[in-house]
Amino acid sequence: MSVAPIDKAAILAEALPYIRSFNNKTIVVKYGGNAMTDDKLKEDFAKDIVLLKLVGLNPVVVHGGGPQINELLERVGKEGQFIQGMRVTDSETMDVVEMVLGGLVNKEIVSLLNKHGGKAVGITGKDGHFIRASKLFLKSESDENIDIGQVGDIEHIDPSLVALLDSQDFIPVIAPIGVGQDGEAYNINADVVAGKLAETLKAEKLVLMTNTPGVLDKQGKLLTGLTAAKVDELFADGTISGGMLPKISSALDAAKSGVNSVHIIDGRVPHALLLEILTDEGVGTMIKAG
Ligand SMILES: Nc1ncnc2c1ncn2[C@@H]1O[C@H](COP(=O)(O)OP(=O)(O)O)[C@@H](O)[C@H]1O
Ligand SMILES: CC(=O)N[C@@H](CCC(=O)OP(=O)(O)O)C(=O)O
Repeated sequence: MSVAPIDKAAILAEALPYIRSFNNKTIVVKYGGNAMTDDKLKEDFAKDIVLLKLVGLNPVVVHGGGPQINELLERVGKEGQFIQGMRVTDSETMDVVEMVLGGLVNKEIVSLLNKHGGKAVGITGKDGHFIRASKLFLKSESDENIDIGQVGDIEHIDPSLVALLDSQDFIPVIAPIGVGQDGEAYNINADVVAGKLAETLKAEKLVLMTNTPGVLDKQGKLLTGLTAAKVDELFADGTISGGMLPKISSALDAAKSGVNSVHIIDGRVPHALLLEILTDEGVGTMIKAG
C-alpha cells in the first residue's frame, strides 16, 4: 500500500509533540523472546530504537529470551519447566540461561542496533554488580514456599551504570541476570527486571513487547485499559496465566511506583514501538495504577 506524500508528511508532523515532550526522557523497552522470532521484525525493532535515540529520547532495552533458552535446553536433552510463569532453574539450566541471555540474545540485539547506527552496549546485572538479587521462593496456595532453584528476587538496582551509558549516548541492552552476595548468578524474569528498572530510573514509560495484541479477556477480546482492581479480577478468574502473570504484576508495580505510562504491545506488528511512542495511535493494553 503506497501512502500519498501529504499523508507521509502528516504522519511525521504528528510525531513532533511526542518528540518534544519525551526529550531526554527514559523509556524502558522490554523486548520479549516471543517477539524476536522474525528477522525482518528484529531489524525493524533495532531501527525503531535507534530512531528514538537519535530524536532525543533515552531508550533502555531489557530483553528476554525464554523460547531461545528452551531451544538450547532441548538440544542438550533438557525440558524447560515453568511454575507461575517462572523457569525452574537448576545449576545446569542456569549455565544455559547465562549462555543464551548474556551471550547469544544480548549480542544479537547489540549487533543489530549498531548495524543501524546506534551505539549499543550489552550488559547483564553482573556488570558492575548493578542488579543485586537473592533467591526467590514462590508461594503455594497454602502459603508454602516453592523452591524453583537459581531464580532471583531483585534486592537492589544501581542506576549509575545505565545513567553513565545514557549520558554518553550509548544504548544500554540489558540481559535479566542478577548477582548474589557471593557472585552467584540468578535467573530473573525479564518483565520483572524491566519493571523494576523503570521504577529505579524514574522512567517516563515502560513498554513490554510480546506476542499477543495485549491482554485479552476470556473471549479473546483486547482489553485496552487495565486498572489494579480489574487486574485482581483477571488473576482471580484465571484469565491471566503463564508468562502473562509476571508481566502484569511488574507492569502494575511500575505504574504504582510512578512510571507515567505502562503498555503491553504486540511486538509482531511492524514498528509497533514507534506507533506507541510517537503517534496518536493507541496500541495494546495500557496499565494504570488507579
Ligand atoms: N489474558 C491473556 N492475554 C494475553 N496473553 C496471555 C493471557 N494469559 C496468558 N497469556 C499468555 O502470555 C504469553 C505472553 O507471555 P510470555 O510467553 O512470557 O511472552 P514474552 O516472551 O513476550 O515475555 C502469551 O503468548 C499468552 O500465551
Ligand atoms: C525466571 C525466569 O523465568 N526467567 C526467564 C528469563 C528470560 C525471559 O524472561 O524471557 P521472556 O521475556 O522471553 O519470557 C527464563 O528463564 O525464561
